Amino acid sequence: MALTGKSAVVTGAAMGIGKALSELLLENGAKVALLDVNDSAGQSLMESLNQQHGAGSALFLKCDVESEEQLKAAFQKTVETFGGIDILCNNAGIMNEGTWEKTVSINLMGVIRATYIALEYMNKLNGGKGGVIVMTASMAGLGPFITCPVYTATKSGVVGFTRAMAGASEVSGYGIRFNALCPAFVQTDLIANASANLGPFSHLAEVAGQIKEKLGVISVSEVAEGLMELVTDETKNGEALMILTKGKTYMQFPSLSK
Ligand SMILES: NC(=O)C1=CN([C@@H]2O[C@H](COP(=O)(O)OP(=O)(O)OC[C@H]3O[C@@H](n4cnc5c(N)ncnc54)[C@H](O)[C@@H]3O)[C@@H](O)[C@H]2O)C=CC1
Ligand SMILES: CCCCCC(=O)/C=C/[C@H]1[C@H](O)CC(=O)[C@@H]1CCCCCCC(=O)O
Repeated sequence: MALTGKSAVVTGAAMGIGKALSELLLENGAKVALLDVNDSAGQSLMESLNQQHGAGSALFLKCDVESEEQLKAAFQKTVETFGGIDILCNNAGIMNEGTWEKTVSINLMGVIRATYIALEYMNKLNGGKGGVIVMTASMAGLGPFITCPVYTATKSGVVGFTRAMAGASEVSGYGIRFNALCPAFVQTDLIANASANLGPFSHLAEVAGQIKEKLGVISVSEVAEGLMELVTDETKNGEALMILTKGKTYMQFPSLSK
């Protein structure tokens, strides 16, 4: 799938991994709607991206993935501006074991909310053109990150939702591929503040640091390269791509349906 002329929506786009995903999509010719709760970072990113890639190539929309109403308005504005949606990156996420309900609401419910709204525009059965939806899950979605049980639960849920939606789409004829990025630790603001957010597991902060030391820390651009592979390779559907310092691996899962 070539990206020239395609339209993408990225949630949590103002900083960190979402910013890198948005930059690489634009470099490859897509137009990008940047959805984020952070108004000032989102506005300034849009201005700088439009200077680099041409006026109107990036559109910032203030949007909280916890709000169905804000998501609906943002998707509608994207379609009005860019003429449709071909790619959705469900990237917004937090790690906070203290405010665990919010972690579930953003990381798992936010992904489901945005996906179902995107289907209204992308699903070929509704008159859409199809496309691809990629979630930023985590390696925590493949095996337990023992210092962050709720974060682990949300990311495991995202991997399961992605794989089940991929099968449902294939069997139903939605024309949409669903894949998940599963990076280990990535150098962003999120990991800098991590040990303050362990809630009832704050006594395990040192263990979290040890796991991080063992796995190493990758760059946001390595995650963005994984996204490009999952978006452009039309054979990829229902994949969970693990990204570590030592490279990328497609996960193998037991098959329940074939
Ligand atoms: N940093 C890491 O080590 C890893 C991060 N991830 C996942 O990558 C994703 C992005 O994380 P980072 O870039 O590290 O975080 P970050 O904190 O650097 O950026 C997250 C962005 O999401 C936005 N955001 C937060 N809540 C939101 C909401 N309710 N609605 C809309 N936007 C919201 C923030 O304003 C921010 O711009 C998350 O889903 C995270 O779980 C996965 C594996 C590793
Ligand atoms: C084994 C599982 C790897 C999980 C990678 C992952 O998803 C990382 C997530 C970060 C997240 O998005 C926000 C965070 O706070 C997580 C990192 C936690 C790092 C703790 C490091 C503590 C320390 O440096 O001392």
